[in-house]
Amino acid sequence: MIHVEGISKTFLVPKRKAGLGQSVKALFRREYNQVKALQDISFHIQPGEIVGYIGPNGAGKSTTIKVMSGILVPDSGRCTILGHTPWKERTRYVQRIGVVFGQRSQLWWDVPVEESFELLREIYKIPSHVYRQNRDMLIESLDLGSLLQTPVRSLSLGQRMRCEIAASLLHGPELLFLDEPTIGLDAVSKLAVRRFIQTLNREKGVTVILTTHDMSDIEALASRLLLIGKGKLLYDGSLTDLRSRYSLQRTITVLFRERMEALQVPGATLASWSPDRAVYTVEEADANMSAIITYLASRLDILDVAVDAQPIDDLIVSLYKEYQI
Ligand SMILES: Nc1ncnc2c1ncn2[C@@H]1O[C@H](COP(=O)(O)OP(=O)(O)OP(=O)(O)O)[C@@H](O)[C@H]1O
Repeated sequence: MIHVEGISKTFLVPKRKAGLGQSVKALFRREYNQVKALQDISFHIQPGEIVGYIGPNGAGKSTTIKVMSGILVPDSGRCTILGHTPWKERTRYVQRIGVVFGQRSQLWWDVPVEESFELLREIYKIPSHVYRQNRDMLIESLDLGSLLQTPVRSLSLGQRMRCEIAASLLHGPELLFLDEPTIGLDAVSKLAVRRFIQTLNREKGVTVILTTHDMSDIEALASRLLLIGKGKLLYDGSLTDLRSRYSLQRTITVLFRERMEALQVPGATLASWSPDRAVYTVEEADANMSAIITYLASRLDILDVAVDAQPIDDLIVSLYKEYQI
């Protein structure tokens, strides 16, 4: 569905020097810094995938999304999406994609949500029956009923984001680009947005490319990760592979009826002990967890036990460290 081959993009940013004299000089002879936003990026994405596109600030994520959605033209490289070159066949191409930039709105600020939707219907020339069907489905699944008459400027961030997502899907695209769709949302709104994306992917088969700094978005949604750093693609693989690469450590927390002396367990390291709670760490990925738990259960009167893998944020920090980005 998506073939990106050797895409590069460099921005020229005017150098600014201090002082009036330098500013006047700059009017006649501009000097530029080169920012290599994308350097030889290649990847392929199959229909029905949800791919998380991650990387630190300034890595090149939004630039890639802009190239893939046809807003920016790269300096070199090829990009074929749904059989189109995004920046060459924009009019036909945009009928087949949806784009949400979490930090920018595609809705009309002073106009009620419903009228924004109508304007989009005109722009995309959506046939009436398709529009009605998609609109009704989106209003129901994103719970927009009570927001339709409200001007966009009066919506909360979470309400606006739900409307933005609906707006990007009114024409029924096969491919959805989401650039930081959960930025600034509270826990309830985040969960609602994530659940909707999952359903859309599962039930309608919509392919989703998602950029985010919230690793729990990635954990909840993406089976595949693309990592970009300083404009270069550094990792393309599954979250499971990433876990097996870095997440060797697991933590076992046990609550039990009082026992004063600490219990050592073969295969695990005792990290902390109190008369009714112990924390063990297990280093090896292939450690025999059931043997460890059985050992604990045979010697302690257990009330509760929890096994936790390393948090995903720690994994990503390890990944950024490895690639020095
Ligand atoms: N229009 C532009 N003009 C000049 N430089 C730009 C422009 N757009 C992006 N850049 C530069 O290109 C680089 C990549 O920017 P981009 O917005 O793609 O990063 P990002 O990974 O989306 O970052 P963030 O996570 O902070 O949103 C940055 O150094 C940025 O300053």
